[in-house]
Amino acid sequence: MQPEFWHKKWAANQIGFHLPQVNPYLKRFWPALSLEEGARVLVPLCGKSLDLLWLAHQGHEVLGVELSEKAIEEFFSEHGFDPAVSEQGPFKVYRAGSIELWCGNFFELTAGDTADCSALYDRAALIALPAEMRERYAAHLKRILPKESHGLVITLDYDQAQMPGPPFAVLDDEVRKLFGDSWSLKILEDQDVLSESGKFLEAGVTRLEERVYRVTSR
Ligand SMILES: C[S@@+](CC[C@H](N)C(=O)[O-])C[C@H]1O[C@@H](n2cnc3c(N)ncnc32)[C@H](O)[C@@H]1O
Repeated sequence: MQPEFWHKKWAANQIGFHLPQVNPYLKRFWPALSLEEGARVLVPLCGKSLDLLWLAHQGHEVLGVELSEKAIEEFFSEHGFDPAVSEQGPFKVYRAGSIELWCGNFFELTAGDTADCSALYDRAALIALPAEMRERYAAHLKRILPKESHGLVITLDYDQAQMPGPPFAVLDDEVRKLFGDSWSLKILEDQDVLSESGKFLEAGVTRLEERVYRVTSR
């Protein structure tokens, strides 16, 4: 999945992954992470998700990273913000209130950039990437996210032979292989979501589970 793939999706407004409401799992499970007031949350591959706004409303500093400038500009304009724009290394940084969206490639984030993050929210980031990129993604995340960070990672599990991604199937075994060496993982929810997933039903997918992990970096 090269940057061009995503730029084309945004240009054509083919953003079926974008939810018109805050993710229900986020609302349900985030409070139990018991994060400190003001904790900075890293949101990789953030799109223009409403979850960013929700996290800010909970009192967090939010650091979203997104390739698409269109996504970032739409996020701020759709919520009536007039962000200040600056530069940080290869990133163009948009900031309004407690939300910073860094426009650029997640893989270019450094541990210094995320040194004051203590939380992670991954919805449709890991599962947006093909297998070999998921390995790079996990390795990079483990490198840059400070120890004792807490967060949520949401995955999809289905038979990849029945439909090509994205979103890709990321099975529990793979999550444990990718992160289990240095993060603790706990499944908070494992839900059959096939009946409400039109795209998957149309493709002939016969089983679809959404899983929510609580993660802690060690
Ligand atoms: C499936 S979408 C999910 C967006 C968001 N997390 C949500 O829940 O709506 C994946 C997003 O990641 C962005 N993206 C893909 N590769 C990226 C990369 N290497 N660095 C930063 N953003 C990336 C894409 O432009 C796209 O907006």
